[in-house]
Amino acid sequence: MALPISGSFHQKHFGKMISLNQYGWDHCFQSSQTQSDLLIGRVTSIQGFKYYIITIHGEKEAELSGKLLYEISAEELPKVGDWVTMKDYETMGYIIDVLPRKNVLSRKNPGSKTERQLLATNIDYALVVQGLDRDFNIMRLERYIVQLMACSITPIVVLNKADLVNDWNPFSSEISTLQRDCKIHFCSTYNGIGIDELFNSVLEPRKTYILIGSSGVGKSSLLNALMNNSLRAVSDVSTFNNKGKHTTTTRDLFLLPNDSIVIDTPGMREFGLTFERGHNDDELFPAIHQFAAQCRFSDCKHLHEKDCAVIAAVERGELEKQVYESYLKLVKEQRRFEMNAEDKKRLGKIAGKMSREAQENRKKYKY
Ligand SMILES: Nc1nc2c(ncn2[C@@H]2O[C@H](COP(=O)(O)OP(=O)(O)OP(=O)(O)O)[C@@H](O)[C@H]2O)c(=O)[nH]1
Ligand SMILES: [Zn+2]
Repeated sequence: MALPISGSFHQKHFGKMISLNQYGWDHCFQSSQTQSDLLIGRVTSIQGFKYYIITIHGEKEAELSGKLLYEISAEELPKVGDWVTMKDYETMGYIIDVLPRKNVLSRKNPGSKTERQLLATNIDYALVVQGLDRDFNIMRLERYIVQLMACSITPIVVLNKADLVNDWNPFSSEISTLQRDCKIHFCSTYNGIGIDELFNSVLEPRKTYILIGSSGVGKSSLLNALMNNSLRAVSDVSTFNNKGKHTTTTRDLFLLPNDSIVIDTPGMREFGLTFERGHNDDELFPAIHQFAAQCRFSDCKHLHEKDCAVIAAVERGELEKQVYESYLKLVKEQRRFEMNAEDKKRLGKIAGKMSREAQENRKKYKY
């Protein structure tokens, strides 16, 4: 596991004022700043009830204020990447509010049909990591890309373990069939190929990146390689928080030496799609979109409608069957999530109405 900010910060910046810009603060969050006695900071780590927040005065430990604890939903609670306001007392800080989010990265909560799980917030780019060993899987890659785009996050494909194959071209060709306009970057943390380029030419300062991918693809190795020498200098505190206590970190936000901000996530076995509004299918599936305009019906689902230009393109061999099938599968999955969530809401409303009526009747008839 690489070093969380909670460890590196105190070593590097003790006593100095920290610039929040360095941690991705930008004017779009500014308008929501209200009381001047509150401290603004970004959540770098959450461990149980404790929140670690980077502020201009350094890293603070905080808990939720009563208002947050009792009045807001699980999704609204602070997540790694959130900007929050807090009151800072000598022994402990209290988070007062979560500032409006630029975006959230969600996935379907594994084990639930209707719930989203928010992984992190306020993210510019995602480094979608796959290993060039048996892990490489084009369908899984597309699933990540679709969900990221639906969450308004720009995907960058990172193909790690490039030392294991001699010819990278087949991987690039396969990805190009998805016709997605996203960067592909080959690297190896094993022999260092592509790491400097990733660090110097791909990762921009003050932008927030999230590392995602299955377990074992090399996310932690990659983060370690990017943290480079500064990590080694303070590695002895890597698993200890600022009070020297051992912590088990599950998800964290890191500042790289080039001032890019990286959020690490544990390897994900499932990355189920949710239904995020604001994007239509066409935007999320450009390979389908280029033919869809010629379909006979403007609301064509490209399943078995008459004169469907998408199906015709598959038959002519102009659209890869695999890309078409992946599209159908992913759209179906998103719709299923949406329908289940709406059903649940409807049932919840009916149950609420029934219980209100029962209460009124009890009052009225005094039973
Ligand atoms: N050959 C090769 N092996 C690598 C490379 N990068 C990482 N590995 C190996 O892959 C294994 C998994 O690496 P990790 O960095 O722990 O993977 P991870 O994605 O962080 O895994 P989780 O923490 O489970 O999410 C380790 O044994 C690494 O040594 C690489 O570029 N080439
Ligand atoms: Zn069609």
